[in-house]
Amino acid sequence: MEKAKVEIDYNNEVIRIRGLKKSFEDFAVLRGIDLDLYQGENLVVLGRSGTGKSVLIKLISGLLKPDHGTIEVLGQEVNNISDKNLQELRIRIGFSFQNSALYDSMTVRKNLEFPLVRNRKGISRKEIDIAVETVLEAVGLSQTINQMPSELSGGQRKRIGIARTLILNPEIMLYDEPTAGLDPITCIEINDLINEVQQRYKTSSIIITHDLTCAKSTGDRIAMLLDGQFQREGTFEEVFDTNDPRVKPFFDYNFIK
Ligand SMILES: Nc1ncnc2c1ncn2[C@@H]1O[C@H](COP(=O)(O)OP(=O)(O)OP(=O)(O)O)[C@@H](O)[C@H]1O
Repeated sequence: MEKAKVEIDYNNEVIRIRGLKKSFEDFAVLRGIDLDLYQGENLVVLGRSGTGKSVLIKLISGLLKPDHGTIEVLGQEVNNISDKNLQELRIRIGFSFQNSALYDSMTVRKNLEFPLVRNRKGISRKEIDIAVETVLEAVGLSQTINQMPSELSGGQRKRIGIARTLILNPEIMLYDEPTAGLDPITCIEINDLINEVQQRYKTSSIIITHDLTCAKSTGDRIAMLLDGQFQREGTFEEVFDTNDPRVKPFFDYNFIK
């Protein structure tokens, strides 16, 4: 499906990273990163295995501390706030991880209720039911409400994982390799869903992927992590309009040139 036009507010940075450095022992993974995510934007982060994409997500969510630099998320410096404020900030971020990690012993309904009951004290039964039904409809899986995760396909589990994140109405979505391990048709469905989420929930998202079809169909902007820094950034066409030997094989492999 062609990506519909979205409104991006380039005056409003929901994530603002400056001079970010992170090393493990003597291995410098991130070597001075600047990055902005604008309100309403889908930003794709590309990079080879081990370039530090997951480390970047952990730094943004405050799970790791940087050696140097600042990370502002929704106007707050994640390394300079109380644990309570960090916890509240994290609720405003939706994480979609590679293994959707649904609770196998709970139905789809119970899986979706779980974050609501935990994070929205005092929510009524009726509000929970409406929220579950709305989010299931948004991911196109209303019919699975009473099923167990084991009865779902990989693509459906991925969708329910995304629904479980959306149920808290996050302002930012962080997708870590959303199409990994899925067949090409399901990949297209997940790409379309990422775009639908952007439209419907007005989220700003970082999408970490190796999958250039995913990058091309979801990304309003692409940032490529090379040697610990974002060295190429722009539209898909701009990023890949190069003979740089660190970049070209990425494209050639994905599109069989
Ligand atoms: N807690 C840690 N302790 C030591 N080294 C770490 C730690 N976390 C990550 N690293 C190292 O940092 C580097 C970047 O890891 P990261 O998981 O961010 O890569 P990635 O770009 O997400 O790779 P992939 O695409 O394979 O998931 C790797 O060399 C990894 O071994």
